[in-house]
Amino acid sequence: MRLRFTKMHGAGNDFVVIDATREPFSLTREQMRRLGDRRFGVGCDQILVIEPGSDAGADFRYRIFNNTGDEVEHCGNGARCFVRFVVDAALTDKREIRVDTMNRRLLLKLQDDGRVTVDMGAPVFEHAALPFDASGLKPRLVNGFELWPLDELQGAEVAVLSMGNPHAVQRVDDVETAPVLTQGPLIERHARFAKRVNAGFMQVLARDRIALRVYERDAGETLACGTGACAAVVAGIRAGWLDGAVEVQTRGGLLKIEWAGGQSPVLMTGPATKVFDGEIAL
Ligand SMILES: N[C@H](CCC[C@H](N)C(=O)O)C(=O)O
Repeated sequence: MRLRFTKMHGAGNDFVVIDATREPFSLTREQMRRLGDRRFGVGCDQILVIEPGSDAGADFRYRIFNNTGDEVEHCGNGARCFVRFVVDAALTDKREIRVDTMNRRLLLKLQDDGRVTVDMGAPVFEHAALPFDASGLKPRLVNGFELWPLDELQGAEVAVLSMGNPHAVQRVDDVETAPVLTQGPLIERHARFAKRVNAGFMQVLARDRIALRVYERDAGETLACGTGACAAVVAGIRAGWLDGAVEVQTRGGLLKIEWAGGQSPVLMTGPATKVFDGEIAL
């Protein structure tokens, strides 16, 4: 089959975007793996599929597949690229768009400067939401917030929370020397995370600035992770290390994350860039 797609990135986290608003999405897992392969296909971290909204409350539905073909719950950088795509493709004349993901309804706003602000919804700390098996573990409380020692990870302690997708975030002294590529996969596949997990490594630079690297579930280390940035800032605020508005320095660019605590939504603002349109035989 011939597939038309648009290649995009949000702070270097890159995507193949497919418009399935006119005909249903029908790629097989194998076709998605090939599409996502950086040598045998187009190459991307995630595949984003745009579908019509399922009810009057949502303008669109947007599905996210890691480049392994696994469908996942949320993608923050992808949400910004989704807005850029539907506006540029004239699929909507709105600039404030409601979109459904697998388990959240998001409100997205295209700013006049071209950046996109996403209401990412509230963080969820219940372990069942990740899921995370904490049995037999004793957390260390920092500012009343639980940090969990992960057994054999040389004393690494992680904050665990969901932004719709699961995250395990730890504070490190220096992201450049942090064991992202060695410890990241061990956390990603740790037995205590039955659905695996995105592993974040956060360096606190100031109360309003962090550096972040994320070893993503399935995709490995990406240049930026939007939900990972949200999870890291929420954990840093709960631990008392950060204030309510934080600039997140990722290897692919800057994201701004704001959270007022409690059940309030996490707001993420950042870039969304189209690289090229293409067509591929799959
Ligand atoms: N790898 C993630 C999905 C993509 C998240 C990331 N690209 C973002 O911007 O939030 C997961 O399996 O939960």
